[in-house]
Amino acid sequence: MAFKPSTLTFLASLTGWWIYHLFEPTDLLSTSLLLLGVPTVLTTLLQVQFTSLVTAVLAIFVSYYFILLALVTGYRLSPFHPLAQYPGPLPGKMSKLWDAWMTAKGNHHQYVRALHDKYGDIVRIGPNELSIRHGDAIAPILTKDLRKGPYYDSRQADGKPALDGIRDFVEHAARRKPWTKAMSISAMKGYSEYLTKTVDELVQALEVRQEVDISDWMTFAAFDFMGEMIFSTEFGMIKAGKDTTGIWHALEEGTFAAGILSHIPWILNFLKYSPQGGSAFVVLQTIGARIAKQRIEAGSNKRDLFHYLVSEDESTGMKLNIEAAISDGMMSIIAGSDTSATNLTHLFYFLLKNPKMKKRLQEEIDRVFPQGEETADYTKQSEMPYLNACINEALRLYPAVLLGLQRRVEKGTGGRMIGPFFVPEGTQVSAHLFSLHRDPRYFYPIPDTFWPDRWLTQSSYTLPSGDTIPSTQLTHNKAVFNPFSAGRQSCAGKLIAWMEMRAIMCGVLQKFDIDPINGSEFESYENGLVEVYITHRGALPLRLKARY
Ligand code: HEM
Repeated sequence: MAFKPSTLTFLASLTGWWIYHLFEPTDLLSTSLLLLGVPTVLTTLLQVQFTSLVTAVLAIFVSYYFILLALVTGYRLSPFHPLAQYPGPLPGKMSKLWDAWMTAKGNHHQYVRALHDKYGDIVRIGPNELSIRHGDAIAPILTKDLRKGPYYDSRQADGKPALDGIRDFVEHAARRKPWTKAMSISAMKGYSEYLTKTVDELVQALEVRQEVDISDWMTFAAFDFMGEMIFSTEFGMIKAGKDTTGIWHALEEGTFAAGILSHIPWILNFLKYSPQGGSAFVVLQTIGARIAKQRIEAGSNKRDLFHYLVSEDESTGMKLNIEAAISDGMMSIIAGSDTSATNLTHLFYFLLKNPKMKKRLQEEIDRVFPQGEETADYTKQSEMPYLNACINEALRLYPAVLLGLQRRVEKGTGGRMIGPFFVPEGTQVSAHLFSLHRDPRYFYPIPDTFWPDRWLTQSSYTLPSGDTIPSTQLTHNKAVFNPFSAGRQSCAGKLIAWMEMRAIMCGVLQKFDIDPINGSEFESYENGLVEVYITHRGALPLRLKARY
């Protein structure tokens, strides 16, 4: 009995869909077999039933893909899909390509927030993905036993993930171990010396300039500090006033692509076979290899982060896994430079907008670090309530990592209660921190406004408008505030970031008065923020006037 081509093609597409549905294969071999092998075999078997080979190829390939796509989409939109009960945008339910497209447009954080405003606390943002805006969901997502989701697949070189891309808890814990010593009091003391140098160089460089784009200068300072602190290497960006090695621009370019592709990680399996020469990824790898080589040749007399990551010891020399330490060191330059620079720039922006707050902060700085005194003493910085409130408030409004930190409820677990919601197995889930940090249920009043006072303990509060409210009318839910994430995979460099942000802010504001220059550019700063993996930001020009 001869099967009709349409019946066989339908059965083949149905089998293909079933395999995708059950096993979610993304590797090159399975994909080639399912998308090219099956229709090729069909064409070979059935071509005698067509007038020519060309007609057979066209008819079978087109109908195979069409039916496969219709089955995938139909199932995703059907009431039988496990996430059918959750609301969300139609294109998002159909494909993750929609999320990738929204990221490419640059305002993914605003997009997801608008979705929550429209659909509520739980939104289906992808075929198998939920975003949650509920305080009770944060701990179950970030601090329990949910592993990172496929979004993190892009964070690896040659198939080997750096610390932040390791999904297995045991492997992650082993790689994270050296960070305990790396964050000890004596280690921090060592890093503060590198920081003093960076702040001094920054202030000296700014002294000979009157108008600067502070956004650029925060990046120069952050990279210079990270280079010295992690690998004892000098990027020299502050001295040169530019990106000397190309690392920053490679990072911007690389994260733009990675930010989009992370939503469709299966595509990485194909891209890795495309020519990489000159790509941002190769530039970063080359710089990393050079820095690491220099550092290893310099030996173990340094007390930088690399020293702790390889557990260097004067008597025994290098120990542990050098390759892993290099990879995590490079990853830390990336994780630590843009994040701190971004938050510092945000804070400058908010202070330019609020001159009274700027003055109050300067008064506190002058009290703790009288003019001319070194500002990198981290033991004194922590006693500066208004400075800490300002930094926290900038992190609240714009956490440097704006996207939800994706985790996965694995298949075979039977699903999980996340706060008040049931999340079926095989689902990616995240808590949308950008929305949560601005939710009036957790931060009230004026949750969208920069108002550092909300971080201070007072009996009554004066709002920026001049109105006063008693403390009973303030809602300030610190458990919802998680700019450094939470749990075992939270920011490993949080203490360094705090020390760095405080020292640089104190150093600049101790020495200079700052004022906006160009009204329009200054006003458009917030709208120009782009969320791609990290936050890309535009210029923030300001005028500097030496205070002494
Ligand atoms: C304002 C500054 C910073 C912010 C807001 C920040 C935020 C974060 C967040 C949210 C994560 C988790 C990312 C994820 O799960 O996808 C993270 C991870 C990480 N950060 Fe930071 N970070 C900052 C500065 C730094 C600095 C200065 C360093 C290094 C010295 C650093 C090193 C790391 C590392 C190594 C990880 C990966 C941790 C792991 O997976 O175990 N960060 N950071």
